[in-house]
Amino acid sequence: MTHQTLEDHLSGWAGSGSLRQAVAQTVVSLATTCIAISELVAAGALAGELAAVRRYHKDGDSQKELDAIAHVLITEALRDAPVAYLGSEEADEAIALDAEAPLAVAVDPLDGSSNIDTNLSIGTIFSILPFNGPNALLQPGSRQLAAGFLVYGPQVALVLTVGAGTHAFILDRASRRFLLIQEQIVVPAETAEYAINGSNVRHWDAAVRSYVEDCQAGTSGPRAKDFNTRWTASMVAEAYRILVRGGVYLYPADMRKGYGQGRLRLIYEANPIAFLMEQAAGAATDGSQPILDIVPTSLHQHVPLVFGSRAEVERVTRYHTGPCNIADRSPLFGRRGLLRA
Ligand SMILES: O=P(O)(O)OC[C@H]1O[C@](O)(COP(=O)(O)O)[C@@H](O)[C@@H]1O
Ligand SMILES: [Mg+2]
Ligand SMILES: [Mg+2]
Repeated sequence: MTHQTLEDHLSGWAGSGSLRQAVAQTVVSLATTCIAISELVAAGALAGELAAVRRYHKDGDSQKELDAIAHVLITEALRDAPVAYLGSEEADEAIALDAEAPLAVAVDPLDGSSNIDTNLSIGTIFSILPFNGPNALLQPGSRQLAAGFLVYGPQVALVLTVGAGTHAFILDRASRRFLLIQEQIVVPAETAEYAINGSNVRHWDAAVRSYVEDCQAGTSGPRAKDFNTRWTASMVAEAYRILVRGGVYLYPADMRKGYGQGRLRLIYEANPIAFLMEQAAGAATDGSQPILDIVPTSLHQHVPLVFGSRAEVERVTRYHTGPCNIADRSPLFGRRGLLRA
């Protein structure tokens, strides 16, 4: 069976439209750069001290050596792409590139940085927006023209949407080409698998606590089914698993200092993942509204994030917004639901 290359896939979509061609060129440029990043990841310690801390961001998050290298590789690659503005997790301010170009790009050059030296999957996330002036990166996620992420795992995978479904590509290492392996991914609407960092339970609000308790109660609780839990501390790996077999990922706001809006960043983490999920029949919310509807106010703003199987995301939303989630609970559990309201 022959697989379509990323370039052929995008050129079929772009046709003769100049904006689409710019998007296609930018996606290919990002994907090609990510091959180089994947090679560094695969080399591990042989490539140097990739997990060494270089500095700390304003919010206290550390920047590792590989975070910085990935940022430089992507920035340099995009200088030759039709990109006017680049926002990156690893740069305090947006970087001005070609002022005449039609696109703005936001990236998380390396996601899951705590796993750099553990031989677990990490990745790169990107979002492409139309450039409409200096505030282009502050457009809501619903304006994205394309979004994607790469996973540097046993396979190097690229998941992409240009607004016509979500598709998966795998790097063929021999030809150095990304080949289409799945078109029009559909995330199962229902799931019995959730991902959350359970060590933070004492910091969560009542809605998140109740949701997780109800999953953990399994067949003897209001959900009447047993749940499985997963947490890799690498959002791209969780997102890929959810695209393959369903599930839900939660990084809620919590009471720790600096976590009042969760941990994930809206513009270059939540928005692209939300676009990919929506295009795959999944969903993404901050607990009360769709991620893609939020109008950003600053480049590095955080947002509570829940994404994955649509019915499960809607259920988590009801725990946050409903007067009580009686519909999801047996009468036995209804009283606790009312207390939560
Ligand atoms: O260490 P925690 O609090 O569980 O957070 C893990 C989460 O943070 C992230 O690592 C944030 O991304 P970065 O690695 O790009 O900072 C996610 O990939 C992951 O899901
Ligand atoms: Mg990240
Ligand atoms: Mg990062």
